[in-house]
Amino acid sequence: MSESVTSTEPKIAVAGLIKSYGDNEVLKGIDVEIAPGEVVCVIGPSGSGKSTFLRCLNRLEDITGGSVVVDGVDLTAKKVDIDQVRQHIGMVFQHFNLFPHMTALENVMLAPVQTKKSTKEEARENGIRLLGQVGLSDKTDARPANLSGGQKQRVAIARALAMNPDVMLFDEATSALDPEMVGEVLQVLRDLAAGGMTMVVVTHEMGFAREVSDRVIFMADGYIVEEGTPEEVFGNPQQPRTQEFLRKVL
Ligand SMILES: Nc1ncnc2c1ncn2[C@@H]1O[C@H](COP(=O)(O)OP(=O)(O)OP(=O)(O)O)[C@@H](O)[C@H]1O
Repeated sequence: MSESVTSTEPKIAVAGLIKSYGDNEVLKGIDVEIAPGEVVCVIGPSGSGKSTFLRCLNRLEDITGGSVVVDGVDLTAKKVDIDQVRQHIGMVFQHFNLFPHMTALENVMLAPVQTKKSTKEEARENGIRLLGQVGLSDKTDARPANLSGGQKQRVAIARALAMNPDVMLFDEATSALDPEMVGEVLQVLRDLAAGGMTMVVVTHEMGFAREVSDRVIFMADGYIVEEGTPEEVFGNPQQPRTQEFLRKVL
């Protein structure tokens, strides 16, 4: 569990968030505040809106109603420079989407160089450091085809970290991995959490959510049904929907 939940100003403040696809209201009014350094795991049944919620946090989805404020910037405001905001919010998906023709290091260097955040030399130095941080010092020159799923996902995490984000969003980052590779990726997330990164993690890994979260959010049918510490949500769930879900997955 992270130990750096100190400031009272929320890093992320979500109020009355609604997201619809046509007539299908997928998020039906989400209110949540996330503190700097807080690690929040979002759990819930398939189709409950977890990924959609996460994607609204960096406006990969247009927001139908309500507001999402990150570091005091309202992402729904007309004049917001969303590319600028996204530079502070790293996202890691289930599928890694690495460029196949580039080495691991080149994949990690790309965004900082393209956005002129770093010179090529700075990006290279930082990329080597980050690949070391995720345990891939010996794979800097490997292309994705020569990496395992877990290694590819760790490159994807290093790539997100290369923009020096202060929030990281993980959307089922281990769901596409063979079971023996899940642990190595979760360890990278554990290390980030321990380092004080603000993290929102959509996951089906209940053991991980229980161990690493400051707070667990249980979503169903587009609502936050229940939230609390891992001890509260896993140890003593109050809502029948939560109890039913946990009975099935634990
Ligand atoms: N681009 C889209 N267009 C239309 N409907 C969508 C779109 N993305 C998601 N949905 C719908 O929104 C609902 C919530 O999907 P979402 O992926 O957020 O759920 P989830 O809780 O993350 O599920 P899972 O655990 O299976 O990934 C689903 O009914 C889905 O069909």
